[in-house]
Amino acid sequence: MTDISYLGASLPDTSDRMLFAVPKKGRLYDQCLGLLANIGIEFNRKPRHDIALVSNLPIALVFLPAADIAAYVAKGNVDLGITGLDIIRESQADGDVAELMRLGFGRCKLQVQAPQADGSLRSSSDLVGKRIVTSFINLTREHFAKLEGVEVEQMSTQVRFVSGSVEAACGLGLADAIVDLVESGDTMRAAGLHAIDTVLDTESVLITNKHARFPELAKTIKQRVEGILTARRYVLCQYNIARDRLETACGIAPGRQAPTVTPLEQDGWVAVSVMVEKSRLADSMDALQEAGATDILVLQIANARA
Ligand SMILES: Nc1ncnc2c1ncn2[C@@H]1O[C@H](COP(=O)(O)OP(=O)(O)OP(=O)(O)O)[C@@H](O)[C@H]1O
Ligand SMILES: O=P(O)(O)OC[C@H]1O[C@H](OP(=O)(O)OP(=O)(O)O)[C@H](O)[C@@H]1O
Repeated sequence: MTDISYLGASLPDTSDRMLFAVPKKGRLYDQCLGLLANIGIEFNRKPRHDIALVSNLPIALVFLPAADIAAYVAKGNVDLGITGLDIIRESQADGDVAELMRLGFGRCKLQVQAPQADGSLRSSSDLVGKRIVTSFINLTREHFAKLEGVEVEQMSTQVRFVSGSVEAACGLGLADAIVDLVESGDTMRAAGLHAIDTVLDTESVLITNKHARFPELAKTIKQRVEGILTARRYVLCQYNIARDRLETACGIAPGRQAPTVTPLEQDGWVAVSVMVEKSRLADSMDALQEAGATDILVLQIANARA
């Protein structure tokens, strides 16, 4: 039986519920809450409570620091969770955790950053034997041990942990370089640092324990999330075209499975409805117009299932 009594004095009974861990604050918080709303998870979280019962599914949400979620899932204390790939790798939880799906938000890079002013530091190899400061101590050690071609215990590069404001470490004389998360690069530029290597490309991930309870419910959640991610990736494109040009048009925008084609009242013409990836939309519309399509309309998709 999972002991979650540390989460609140008057805990609700969660024994018949799947425990789903989500970040309680930070970079992933807003996107996670948006996703939960989009997949129809309804809950009422009381102030200062880190556990909330979902009213329309047998789920209890557990709000935890993103950095701890992979470990909780790995140990089976919670069944399902959302956290960063960087945290999963750093927690060395890969063996016990199954990645259900990448979620496409919280995208950033774990990078080796060195002072711009020090022209001698141009790659990770230039840092062998030097001092590195990071919050990602395991990933950093693995990175430099691999580079040195030795086991972590034998490597000469010194890796020291700090829990935050990692970018300050070089300026304060604690480190020759750092390893930290970078998205826009603004934080590192402001600290006079620049990227010399990337350790990991990361994004948020839906994870489950490999032996988790409620596998059917986890599958339902996964399907719902897939629907939302598909809807975010695609738009619905509708156009009219002469039937003898239909083949060319379908070649331009073949859709996920196949376009839906409906005859128009006008002889020899059809209406086509097709899902198009947003990233290719402008090019597809240009090409469809060139191929003779008219009345090309683009509609947002709120949700999608296979
Ligand atoms: N700049 C960023 N851009 C995109 N995603 C990020 C960024 N920084 C962090 N993340 C992602 O969000 C996760 C949580 O980071 P965040 O800084 O929000 O942690 P936190 O739980 O608020 O902890 P703390 O505030 O103590 O650092 C990271 O592990 C990473 O996956
Ligand atoms: O490349 P950027 O867009 O500037 O983002 C990078 C910053 O974001 C993260 O920290 P965050 O702001 O979440 O705060 P933290 O330092 O408290 O973890 C990370 O640790 C960097 O400091």
